Amino acid sequence: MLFHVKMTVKLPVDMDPSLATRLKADEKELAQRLQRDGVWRHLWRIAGHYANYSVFDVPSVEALHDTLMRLPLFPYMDIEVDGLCRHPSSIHTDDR
Ligand SMILES: O=C(O)CC1=CCC(=O)O1
Repeated sequence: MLFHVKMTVKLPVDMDPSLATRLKADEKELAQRLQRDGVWRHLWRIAGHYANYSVFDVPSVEALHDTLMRLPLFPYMDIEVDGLCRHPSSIHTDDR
Protein backbone atom coordinates (compact mmCIF):
# COMPACT_ATOMS: atom_id res chain seq x y z
CA MET A 1 0.00 0.00 0.00
CA LEU A 2 1.23 3.44 -0.92
CA PHE A 3 0.84 6.47 1.33
CA HIS A 4 1.66 10.10 0.70
CA VAL A 5 3.02 11.60 3.90
CA LYS A 6 3.73 15.23 4.71
CA MET A 7 6.10 15.73 7.64
CA THR A 8 6.63 19.17 9.13
CA VAL A 9 9.48 19.32 11.62
CA LYS A 10 8.97 21.58 14.62
CA LEU A 11 11.95 21.38 16.93
CA PRO A 12 11.57 23.43 20.11
CA VAL A 13 13.56 26.66 19.82
CA ASP A 14 15.19 25.93 23.18
CA MET A 15 16.21 22.35 22.32
CA ASP A 16 19.82 21.51 23.17
CA PRO A 17 21.65 21.87 19.83
CA SER A 18 23.59 18.63 20.42
CA LEU A 19 20.29 16.75 20.91
CA ALA A 20 18.92 18.27 17.71
CA THR A 21 22.06 17.24 15.83
CA ARG A 22 21.81 13.67 17.15
CA LEU A 23 18.09 13.37 16.34
CA LYS A 24 18.71 14.60 12.77
CA ALA A 25 21.60 12.15 12.31
CA ASP A 26 19.53 9.25 13.68
CA GLU A 27 16.60 10.28 11.48
CA LYS A 28 18.86 10.34 8.42
CA GLU A 29 20.28 6.90 9.19
CA LEU A 30 16.83 5.31 9.56
CA ALA A 31 15.41 7.21 6.57
CA GLN A 32 18.24 5.96 4.35
CA ARG A 33 17.85 2.38 5.62
CA LEU A 34 14.09 2.49 4.90
CA GLN A 35 14.85 3.87 1.41
CA ARG A 36 17.30 1.05 0.74
CA ASP A 37 14.63 -1.42 1.95
CA GLY A 38 12.08 0.05 -0.51
CA VAL A 39 9.76 1.25 2.27
CA TRP A 40 10.46 4.99 1.96
CA ARG A 41 9.97 5.32 -1.77
CA HIS A 42 10.24 9.09 -2.18
CA LEU A 43 11.66 11.81 0.04
CA TRP A 44 11.35 15.39 -1.17
CA ARG A 45 12.10 18.64 0.63
CA ILE A 46 9.26 21.16 0.39
CA ALA A 47 11.08 24.24 -0.83
CA GLY A 48 11.25 26.96 1.75
CA HIS A 49 9.99 24.79 4.63
CA TYR A 50 11.52 22.45 7.20
CA ALA A 51 9.16 19.81 5.86
CA ASN A 52 9.06 16.97 3.37
CA TYR A 53 6.70 15.11 1.10
CA SER A 54 7.31 11.37 1.19
CA VAL A 55 5.81 8.23 -0.28
CA PHE A 56 5.86 5.06 1.80
CA ASP A 57 5.23 1.53 0.54
CA VAL A 58 4.03 -0.61 3.44
CA PRO A 59 1.76 -3.65 3.81
CA SER A 60 -0.87 -1.98 6.03
CA VAL A 61 -1.99 1.18 7.78
CA GLU A 62 -0.65 -0.32 11.00
CA ALA A 63 2.79 -0.82 9.39
CA LEU A 64 2.80 2.82 8.29
CA HIS A 65 1.88 3.95 11.79
CA ASP A 66 4.61 1.79 13.35
CA THR A 67 7.19 3.04 10.85
CA LEU A 68 6.34 6.69 11.46
CA MET A 69 6.39 6.24 15.23
CA ARG A 70 9.91 4.76 15.02
CA LEU A 71 11.28 7.95 13.44
CA PRO A 72 13.56 9.78 15.89
CA LEU A 73 11.97 13.11 14.94
CA PHE A 74 8.42 11.72 15.34
CA PRO A 75 7.76 13.60 18.63
CA TYR A 76 8.69 16.85 16.89
CA MET A 77 6.76 16.47 13.65
CA ASP A 78 3.27 17.26 12.45
CA ILE A 79 2.35 14.40 10.11
CA GLU A 80 -0.40 14.29 7.51
CA VAL A 81 -1.19 11.04 5.68
CA ASP A 82 -3.15 10.31 2.51
CA GLY A 83 -3.70 6.81 1.15
CA LEU A 84 -2.94 6.41 -2.56
CA CYS A 85 -4.49 4.21 -5.19
CA ARG A 86 -3.98 3.99 -8.92
CA HIS A 87 -5.44 6.77 -11.02
CA PRO A 88 -7.45 5.28 -13.88
CA SER A 89 -5.51 7.41 -16.37
CA SER A 90 -2.08 6.40 -15.08
CA ILE A 91 0.12 4.60 -17.63
CA HIS A 92 2.34 3.14 -14.87
CA THR A 93 0.62 -0.19 -14.51
CA ASP A 94 3.75 -1.84 -13.17
CA ASP A 95 3.93 0.41 -10.12
CA ARG A 96 2.32 -0.57 -6.81
O1 LIG B 1 14.24 16.99 7.31
C1 LIG B 1 13.12 16.43 7.32
O2 LIG B 1 12.21 16.72 6.53
C2 LIG B 1 12.87 15.29 8.27
C3 LIG B 1 13.56 14.11 7.79
C4 LIG B 1 13.03 13.03 7.20
C5 LIG B 1 14.09 12.11 6.85
C6 LIG B 1 15.26 12.84 7.32
O3 LIG B 1 16.43 12.46 7.26
O4 LIG B 1 14.90 14.03 7.85
